[in-house]
Amino acid sequence: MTRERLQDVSEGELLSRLFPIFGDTVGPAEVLLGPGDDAAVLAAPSGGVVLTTDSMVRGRDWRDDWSSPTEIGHKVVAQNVADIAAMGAVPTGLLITLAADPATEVAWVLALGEGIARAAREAGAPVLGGDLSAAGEGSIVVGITAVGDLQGHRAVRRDGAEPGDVVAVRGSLGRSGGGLQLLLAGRGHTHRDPPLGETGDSLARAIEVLCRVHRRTEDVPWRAGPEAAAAGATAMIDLSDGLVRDLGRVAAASGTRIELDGRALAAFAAGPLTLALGAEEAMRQVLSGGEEHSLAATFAPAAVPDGWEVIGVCTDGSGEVVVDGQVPPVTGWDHFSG
Ligand SMILES: Nc1ncnc2c1ncn2[C@@H]1O[C@H](COP(=O)(O)OP(=O)(O)OP(=O)(O)O)[C@@H](O)[C@H]1O
Ligand SMILES: Cc1ncc(C[n+]2csc(CCOP(=O)(O)O)c2C)c(N)n1
Ligand SMILES: [Mg+2]
Repeated sequence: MTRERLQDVSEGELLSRLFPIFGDTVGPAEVLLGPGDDAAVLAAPSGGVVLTTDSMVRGRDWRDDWSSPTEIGHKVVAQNVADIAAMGAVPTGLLITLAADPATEVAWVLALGEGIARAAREAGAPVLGGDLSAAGEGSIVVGITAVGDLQGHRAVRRDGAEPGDVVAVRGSLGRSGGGLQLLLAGRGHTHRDPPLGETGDSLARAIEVLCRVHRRTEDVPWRAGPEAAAAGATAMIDLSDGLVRDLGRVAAASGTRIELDGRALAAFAAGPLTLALGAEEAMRQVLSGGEEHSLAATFAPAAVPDGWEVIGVCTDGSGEVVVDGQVPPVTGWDHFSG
């Protein structure tokens, strides 16, 4: 059987097959006009619109031998929604850009659409439209632009942390980075491996969980962003490039020092991460693993909402992040310098 390729179908044909996939993401009354016209029309209930964009590139941000198109679609939406949540906003819409080699299988693109639609439904963010373009041989770039609404809250920026605030995390740390390490080491669980289900020992299950988190990004605490804003968070960020690097951005923007508590962080390294990678590498991933997309925020000590784990405090300083008083020997992710 010869597989249908993008070069075998017209743009219009591909779109007519993608729209039904996104159709049931368009529910909210705020969508005045969805995909199909020159642009979508979204009501802006609170008057402030939050906008972000983030893309994934084949071979750089995913590998086809590790990740399925559905997982990639889920992950690229999750990354964007985490940025909306990190401002204290709720996601209200998504625009999708796809630039792909014409030899790409149509089935691959539709499966990507399924993953996008799944994450869109989870986040309550309708797919409003997008753009298609051809790319060079072997190239695929998937870009998402996400729109969010502050629902009357002020935006929670990176520069509002004050000495005396506590630093708290909502969600996991190091799991995605741990999964990447396992995949790079050839010990990972890929989309081609059968799911373990109830079978498998605890090590195999730990490896499966970490790799699945890396491949599709799971459990992004989307709703916790607006909750933190309502609770008076003074600064917030989503963790994309590693805890220490991203908190360094908060510390630098706010003009504070962030002092993290190694014991509190060790609790995040326990469980699957330590089982799969050993205690030392598990802690390294907690401090520097990328693509976790959990939220980190600063609060007045009495204002930390339920579900957030306090991991440190802000003190007088100018952008340093220390763990138990020491500058940790880790960096984080950088697209260009590694
Ligand atoms: N090409 C660009 N042109 C203009 N502004 C950009 C460009 N790339 C990034 N920015 C802006 O720089 C800031 C940091 O971008 P970045 O992509 O690192 O976002 P982030 O939230 O730090 O990371 P992530 O998207 O991984 O959560 C954002 O405000 C973003 O809009
Ligand atoms: C094949 C492959 N190699 C490496 C990585 C790791 N990686 C890519 S982007 C990123 C940080 C966040 O980026 P952004 O700031 O754009 O959200 C990380 C840790 C991967 N996912 N796939
Ligand atoms: Mg971010």
